[in-house]
Amino acid sequence: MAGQSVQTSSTPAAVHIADEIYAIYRNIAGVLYVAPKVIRFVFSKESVDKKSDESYKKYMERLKGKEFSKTEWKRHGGTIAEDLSHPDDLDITALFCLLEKLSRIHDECWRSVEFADSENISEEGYLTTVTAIIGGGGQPANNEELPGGDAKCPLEKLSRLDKNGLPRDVDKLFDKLRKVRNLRVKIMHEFEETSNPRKFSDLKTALLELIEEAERVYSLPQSEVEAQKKNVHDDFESLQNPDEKTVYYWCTRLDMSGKLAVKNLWRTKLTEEILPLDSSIVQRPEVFHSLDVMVRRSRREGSNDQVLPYTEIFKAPEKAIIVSGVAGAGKTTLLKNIVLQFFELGEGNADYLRQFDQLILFECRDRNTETLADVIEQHFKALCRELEGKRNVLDALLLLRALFVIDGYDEVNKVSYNVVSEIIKETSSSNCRVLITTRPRRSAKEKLENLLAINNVTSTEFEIKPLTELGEQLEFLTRYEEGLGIKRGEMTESFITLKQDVKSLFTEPINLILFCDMHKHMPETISSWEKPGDVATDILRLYKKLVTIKLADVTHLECKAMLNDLFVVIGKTALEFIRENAGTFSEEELLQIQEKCIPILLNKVECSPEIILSVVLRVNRPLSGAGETTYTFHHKSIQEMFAAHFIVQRILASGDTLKSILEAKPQEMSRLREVLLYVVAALSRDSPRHLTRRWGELKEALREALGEARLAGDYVRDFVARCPDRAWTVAELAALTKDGETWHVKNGRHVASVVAMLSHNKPSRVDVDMEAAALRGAPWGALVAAVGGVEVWLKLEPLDEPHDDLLLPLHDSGHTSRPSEIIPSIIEAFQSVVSGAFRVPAHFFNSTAGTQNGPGTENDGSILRPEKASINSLNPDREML
Ligand SMILES: Nc1ncnc2c1ncn2[C@@H]1O[C@H](COP(=O)(O)OP(=O)(O)OP(=O)(O)O)[C@@H](O)[C@H]1O
Repeated sequence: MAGQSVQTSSTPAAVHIADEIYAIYRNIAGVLYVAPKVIRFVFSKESVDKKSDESYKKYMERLKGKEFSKTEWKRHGGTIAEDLSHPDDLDITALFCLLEKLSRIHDECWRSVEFADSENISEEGYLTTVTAIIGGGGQPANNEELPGGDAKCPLEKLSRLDKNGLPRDVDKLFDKLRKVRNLRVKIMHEFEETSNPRKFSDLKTALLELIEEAERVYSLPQSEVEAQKKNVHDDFESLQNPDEKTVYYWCTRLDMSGKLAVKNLWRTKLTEEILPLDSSIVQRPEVFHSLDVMVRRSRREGSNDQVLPYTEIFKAPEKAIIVSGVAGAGKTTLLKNIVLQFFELGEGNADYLRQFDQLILFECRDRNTETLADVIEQHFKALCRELEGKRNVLDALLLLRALFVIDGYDEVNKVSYNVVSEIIKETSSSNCRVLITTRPRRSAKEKLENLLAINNVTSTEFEIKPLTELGEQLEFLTRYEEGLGIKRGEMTESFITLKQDVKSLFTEPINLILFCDMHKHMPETISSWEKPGDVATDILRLYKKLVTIKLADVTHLECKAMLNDLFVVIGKTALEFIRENAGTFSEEELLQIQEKCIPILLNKVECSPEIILSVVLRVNRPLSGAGETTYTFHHKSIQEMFAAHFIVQRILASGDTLKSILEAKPQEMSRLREVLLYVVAALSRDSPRHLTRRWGELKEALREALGEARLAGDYVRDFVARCPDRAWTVAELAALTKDGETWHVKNGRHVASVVAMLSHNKPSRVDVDMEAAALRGAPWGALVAAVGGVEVWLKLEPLDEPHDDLLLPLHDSGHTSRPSEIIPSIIEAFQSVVSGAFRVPAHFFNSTAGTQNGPGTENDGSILRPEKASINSLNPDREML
C-alpha cells in the first residue's frame, strides 16, 4: 500500500484470504485510508490560512474575532479536541464536519467585509462593487487600503473566487464529499455492500470527482491536480493485493467476524432477564421500557431540564456520554438494551447506533479482568489467538468507530479502575466513543470527571428521568404482566388502587419490579400499604417468605428467629462489601459466608446454607466462559437493604456506637449513604424510640457520608413522609439539602413534611400543586406560617372552583414586613380570583431571618399573575390582575 504508515504486526498471519475477504479488505482500506487522505488534501486547501501550530479552535476564534466558550466550541467543533492542530487522525465524518464549519466561517468573513464595505461605500459615495474590491484573484496586497477602513478580512491566502473568476460555490464540493461519506457508511455498516467489489470502483470515481471539484473551487494548478489523481490511482492499485501486515487487514477481520463474536458473547447473557426475587425469567427486549433522559446542565447553562428519548444521547457532540441515575433507575438495563440493539442494526431498528462499527462492554464491578487487552480477548477470542492478535485487534478498533460501554462507574475497584483508565486513554485520540453509567455520587463523578479531564476527553451527562407519571408506571407494569404471563390488567389494577403517596415511591424501575414480586407472592400486603414506609419492610419480609418456602422442604419448625440471625449474617457481609465497594463475591468469599451460616442452621435444621444463599444471591458466570464464577445480590439496593437490616438489628440489640457498628474508614463513608437512609427509615418504623436516641449519631454519619454533596429537597420530603412518627426529627435532614431549590408539594403528607423541613432550611420556592380538598385536610396554615420569606406558587384543583377558605391562612399569617395598606388589597385580589394558580412572592409572607428571598424582592405589579401552567383554564379576564 503506497505511503502505508500504520503497521501492526511484523508476522503475516498465515490465513488464506478468499475473494470475499479481498473485496472487503479493498473497500475498508479504501474508506479508512485512501478517502481520508484525499479529503485531507481538500481540507488543507480550505485551511490554508491556518498557522501550522495553531489549533482549529484558535484559528476559528481568530477568524470570528472572539473566543469560544466551552459550549460554543461544542457547537462549532463537535468532538474535535480544543487543542487539535492537524487533521491526521480525523476520519471522514470528522473531516467533513470540520470542513463544513470552516467553509461557513470563511463565507461569514467575506460577507462581513462586504457588509462593512457597502456601509462605507454608501457613506463615502464609492460605486465600486464588493466583488470587484475583493476580486482580482484574491485579496488586495494590503488590506488596509480597502475602502472598508478597519474591516480587514482575516483571510489572506484563501481566495473567494473560483477557477472561473466567480465567487466560489462550495455546494457541489460538499455533494461530492457527501457521496464519499455515504460510501463509507454503506461499506462499514451494510454487509452486502462491504463485500461488494463494485463499491471499490465507485469510491475511486467519487474521489477523483472530488479532486476535480476541488480544482474548480480552489483554483488548483493542473500539475497539483494530476499529482493527486495519480496518488489515488497508485493507492487503489496497491490495494489490489491485500497486505496482511496492515491495520486495515485487521479491520477487515474484525468487520467479518467481530460483531458476530460479540453477539455470541452477549446475546444469550443479556437477552433473558432474571427478576430479583423468585428467579422468574422474562425476555429483556419484550419488557424493555423506553426510558427518557434529562440533559444535565450546569447552573450557568440554565436550569431548564431538557427531556429526550434515550436514543438521542449519541447526538451530543462530546466523546464521552455519561448516563447517571439513582439506584435502580435502569442504567444497566439501558446499556444492556443498547448492546442488544446494536446487533439488530442490519434490521434497521437501531439507527441511532449506526455511527458505530464495533461495540465492547465492560462492567466496573468486575474484579478479575485486569487489562484492556483482557477485555479485548474476552470479546474477540478467536482473533486474539493469533500472534500479536490482542494488540492488532485493539489498533483496528481504535481506527474504526467503536463504542466502549462501561457500566457502573460508582462500583469501580482498584482492578477495574485500571481497565477504565486504559479505555479512556487509548480512545482519547481515536474515533471511538465511550458510554459510562454511574450513580450520581459526587465522589465517583468527580473521579470520573478527573479521569476524563486528564485525558482531554470531553463529556456530557444525561440523567435517567424517573417514572413519575401514572401512565408511565402502568405502561411499565403492563409489559411485565405480559412477560410474566400475568392476566392482563391484574397487576396494573392493583397498582392503581395504591394511595397517591405510596404510588410515588415507585418512580424507579427496580421498585416497580419489586412491586411485580409483591404482587406475585404477597398480594394481600399491597392492599395494606397505608404509607410509603410500609413498603420497604415488606421487601425483606418477602425475602424471608421465599427462604421459608425453601426451608419448608426440610423442616416443619418455626424458623423466624433463625431467619433473622441468618439475615444478620448476610447483612453484615453486605455491609463489608459495600464499604469496600465490591459488588461481587468470589467462590472463596461465598464459602466464608456459608461457614458463618452453618452454626445458625445446625441449631435448628439440617440444611445447606446454599439453599438460603441461592435465594438471596445471584450467580454470575464469567464473561469469558473461563475463570471464576462470582455472586452478587440481585440488586445493589437490595444489598443496601440487607446491610441496613444488620445495622438496625445491632442498634436494637446493643448499645454499641454507630461508628463501631459501621466500622467504616472515612473514605468509605460516602458508599454508605443509601444504607444509612434505609436505617433511619427502618428505625422510624420499627423503633422510633431508638431513632430518637441514636439520631445525633445517625445525623453525623449521614453528614460524613454526604461530604460536600447535598440531598434533593423532594427526596428529603418523601423521606420525612415515610417516617411520620419521627417526622420532626428526620426533617432535620433538610439542613443537608441543596441551595436554591424548588420544593414540590403534591399531597397532604407532603404539606406536613415540608412544614417540618422549613424549620431547618429554606428553598428558594415552594410549589403547591394539588387538590384543594386535600390541602384542606392538611396543615396548610402551618405551612403558611413556616414558609416566611419564600416564594410560593399555588395551583389548586379543580381550577374552576373558588377556594377562598384556603386563602384565609395567608391573611392570618401576619405581614409585619409589609406596608399595611398593601396587604388587604392583595387578599382582596386573591378573594376575587380565588381559584387557579398564583405566584405568591416571598415578601408576601412573614420575613424570617436566614431566608433566601428577603422581603420586597418582587415587583408588586407582578405578584398575583396566574402562572402559565394553568392560564388556559382560567378566565382570561383574570390575567389582567
Ligand atoms: N427500561 C427498563 N425496562 C424494563 N425494566 C427495567 C428497565 N430499567 C430497569 N428495569 C428493571 O429494573 C431493574 C433494576 O434496573 P438496573 O439494574 O438497570 O438499575 P441501575 O440503575 O443499574 O441500578 P444500580 O445503580 O443500583 O446498579 C432491572 O433488573 C430490570 O428488571
